[in-house]
Amino acid sequence: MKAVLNSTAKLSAVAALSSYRNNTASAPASPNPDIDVLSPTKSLPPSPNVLRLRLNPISPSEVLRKKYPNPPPLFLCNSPNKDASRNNTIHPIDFTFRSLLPPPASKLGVNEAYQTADPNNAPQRSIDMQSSLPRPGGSRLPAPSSSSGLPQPHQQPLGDLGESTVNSRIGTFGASTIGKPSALKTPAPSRTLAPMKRPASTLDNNETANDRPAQIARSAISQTGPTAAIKASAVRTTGKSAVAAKPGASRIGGAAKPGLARPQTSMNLRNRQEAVPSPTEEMSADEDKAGSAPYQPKKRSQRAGWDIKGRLADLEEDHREMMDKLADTSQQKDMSSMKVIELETIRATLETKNSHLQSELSRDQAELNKCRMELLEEQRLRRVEADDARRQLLNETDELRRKARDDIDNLERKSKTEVNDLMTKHKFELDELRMAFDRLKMEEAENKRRHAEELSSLKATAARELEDAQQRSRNEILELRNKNELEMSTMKNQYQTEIATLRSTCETELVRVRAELKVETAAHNETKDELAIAQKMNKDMRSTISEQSVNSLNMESSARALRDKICSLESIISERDNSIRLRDGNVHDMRQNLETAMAKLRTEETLRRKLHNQVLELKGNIRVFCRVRPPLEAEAEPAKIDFPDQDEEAKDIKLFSMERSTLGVEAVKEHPFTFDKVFNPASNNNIIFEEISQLVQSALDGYNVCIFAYGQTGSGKTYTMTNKDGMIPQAVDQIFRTATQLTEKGWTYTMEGSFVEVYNENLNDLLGKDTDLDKKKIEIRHDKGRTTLTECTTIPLDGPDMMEEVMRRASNNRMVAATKANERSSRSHSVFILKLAGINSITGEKCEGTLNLVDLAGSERLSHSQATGDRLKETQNINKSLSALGDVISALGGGKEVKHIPYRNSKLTYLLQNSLGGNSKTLMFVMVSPLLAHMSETLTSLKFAKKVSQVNIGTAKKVRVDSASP
Ligand SMILES: Nc1ncnc2c1ncn2[C@@H]1O[C@H](COP(=O)(O)OP(=O)(O)OP(=O)(O)O)[C@@H](O)[C@H]1O
Repeated sequence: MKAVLNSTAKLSAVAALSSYRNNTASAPASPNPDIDVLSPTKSLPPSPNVLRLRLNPISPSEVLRKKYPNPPPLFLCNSPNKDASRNNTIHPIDFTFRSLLPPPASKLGVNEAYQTADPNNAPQRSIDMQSSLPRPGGSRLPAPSSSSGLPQPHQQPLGDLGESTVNSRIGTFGASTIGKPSALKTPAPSRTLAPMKRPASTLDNNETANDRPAQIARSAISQTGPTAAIKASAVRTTGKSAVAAKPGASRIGGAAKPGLARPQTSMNLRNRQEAVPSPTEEMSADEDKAGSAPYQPKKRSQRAGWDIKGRLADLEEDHREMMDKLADTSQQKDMSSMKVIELETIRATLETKNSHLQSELSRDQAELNKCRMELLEEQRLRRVEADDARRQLLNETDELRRKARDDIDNLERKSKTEVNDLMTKHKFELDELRMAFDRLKMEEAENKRRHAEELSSLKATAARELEDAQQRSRNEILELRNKNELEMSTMKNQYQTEIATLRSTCETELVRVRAELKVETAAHNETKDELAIAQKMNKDMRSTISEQSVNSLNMESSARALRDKICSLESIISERDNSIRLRDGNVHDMRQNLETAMAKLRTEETLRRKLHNQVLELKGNIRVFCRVRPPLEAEAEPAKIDFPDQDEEAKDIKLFSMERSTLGVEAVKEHPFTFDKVFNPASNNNIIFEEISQLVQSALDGYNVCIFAYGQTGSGKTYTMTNKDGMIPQAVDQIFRTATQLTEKGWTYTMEGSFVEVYNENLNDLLGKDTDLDKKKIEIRHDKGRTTLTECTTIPLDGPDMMEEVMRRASNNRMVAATKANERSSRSHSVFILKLAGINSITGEKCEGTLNLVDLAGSERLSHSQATGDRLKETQNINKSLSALGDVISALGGGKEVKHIPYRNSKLTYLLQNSLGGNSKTLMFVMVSPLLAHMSETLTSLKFAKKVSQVNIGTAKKVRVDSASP
């Protein structure tokens, strides 16, 4: 903006101000037509400290022409029409003065001059607002001293003051230094620089003398402008002396650093400032050019008092010089005004920018708030989502866990079925093969026998036939010969008789015939013919005989044929022999197949062991079964016990007790528990053994197995463990059965059993002599995973019958012990230890397992006050060993972090050291009495069992056998 006010206008403004101060109720009439005194607008509430003036424009063309041969386009920052501004049209300017306090006299200064740059107002006049220095002669000419009110750029460095100073200057030009410049300040500087920007006059009066750095800063501001003030502030901040603020450094266009001289907050603003040519720099150049040295009147020789003319001439000369100087000053002032206007333009631009920035800032803040709200909403949604997801995850985890459990059970069932099927199949196949083999053997023998028989019968038949044929032919020949001979003899005889007869007849007749010989000679001749015929007949007979001979020959040939037949039969027999040999080969192949099948069976047995172990591992190496015994006939009120899932998994049990609240109200309380298996009172020992048979099998497979029965006295521990169909007899029975079956697969097992009692932390041999009870000191030794007991009877078990002997001996000894201490069986732990060692003669595998079946002492807690003497000792020892057992199990569940397992805390845990923990499979029966009277003890037992079931013992390992080469 380039606005130059003529002196009249300024006077009018001053008059308006004073008038306004006197009468704030209404806008005073303007004393000058160029100035409109405006009433406070609606938006600005009436205030004695707010005055709005409208200064009519005055063309600065002359001034501009002087200063700028090519004047830049002028803008009025508050022009309503920017296009008009661009056309060099100057519009009225509104000034708003926020403070109407009169300027201090020192600031108004003597000779506060308001000069117009308007050449139309020439001759230029200086306006003495309030006072002027007395000059020699009493005239009130402006004093040519350094204290003159003439603008002294060096004392008010524009560039360094920034726009606030520009406002002050406008005040100087327009309405004196009326009011504080704060209202006209450019956009607020940064907070750190705010104190530096504050003019000295606005500083608090109540600052103490101790605020030395603040004072230094203030003085720096008043003396040198903000640059020094910044430095002074820096001094204040660092506690250094204000001496560091060198006034010289704050000169206009001097060493003042733009960064410090222009305390802008926005980068844009700074850039804008840098883009606009720095007016202060121009100013500095102008000032340098103008030579702003203060006016000094020429030194002349003192004129005599009477030399009025001379003095007048001096005065006029002085006056001229001063006027010249004044003209220069005025010129400088015009230039300064132009700079001021430029600065005002910049300020207005910056203000606009600032307002834009403010609005942007508020928009951004609103957006930020919106974002924040959105963020909060998003966070809330995310939280809700996360909660949902967590819930879903938990549900899924539960579902998965349930599924995994189901899968494990299914797998277990499946593998059990598979194993059984496999076993059955293999057994069946084996039986079939064996039967096939036997059949083949029998067939082979039968064939051989049949062939031999056939052969012999054929031979005999052939021989017989041959003999018969020969005989027949011989007989025939003989017959024929005899017949022939007979016929021949008969015929001979006949012929001889006939001949004799004939001869006699002939002789008689010879005589007669001789007579008749002649007659008869003829007849004789006839007879001769007849003889010839007979001879012929004889000949025929002979031919018949020869025919018979031929027949005989034929017979011989048939005998030969028979012989051939015999030969062919013999060849058939040899063929059959070959086929038998072939079959023998087949039998051999089948035998080999059988061997392969057996080997496969053995491999599958190993696999089955592995699978079996995996299944048990999946079930957990420590498992807890709960068994509720049925109430006995004589027993009173039963407790309410529910078995919610007996038809499905049979894992849950729910007990109901009456509990009295603190208010004395009785209510039924549910106590739900979940175990690996829950057996209701209807389950018998066989059903229960089915569930543990796999564990028993593990002992055969080379694992250490420990089965406990835990519960209060009378809950059914002994019944479960040592009854005739209890776990111990059934386990031993199964072991023998399985061991026998495994012999086919090359396994041979040796078994030996011990039975000990832990009573009052002492071990007693239940298979030893009853007289040694409580006398022998049995020591426990652990060596490379094997436990041995010194001086303890170990019985080799050759068959299940031996077990009866073992059980009988043990129960005898317990009975003897029971006579020593009442109810001792309930107050001691009995441990049956079955050691199994197996070796496979085919594969060379070896394994060693131990099966420990433990009937624990009654778990009921006897009140110490009731127990005394031996009973107290018993109770203490039972409590000690049971709690030691709990400690060992929970330490085992602690994983690798737990370095020490307190096995040695009781004899029981020390005895079972190798059968508890990572190398073993443990099963605990928690036995439950169904009686209401035992409810409290039952709950205690179930809680203990629950803790045990929550323990996760690591994977069991096979007992390492040094010489094993699996
Ligand atoms: N499942 C069952 N079916 C039938 N009767 C049972 C059953 N369980 C236990 N009993 C009977 O309950 C009574 C107590 O059982 P048992 O002696 O086995 O208890 P216990 O817990 O071993 O007691 P203790 O700690 O005194 O040895 C016995 O008479 C037993 O025959």
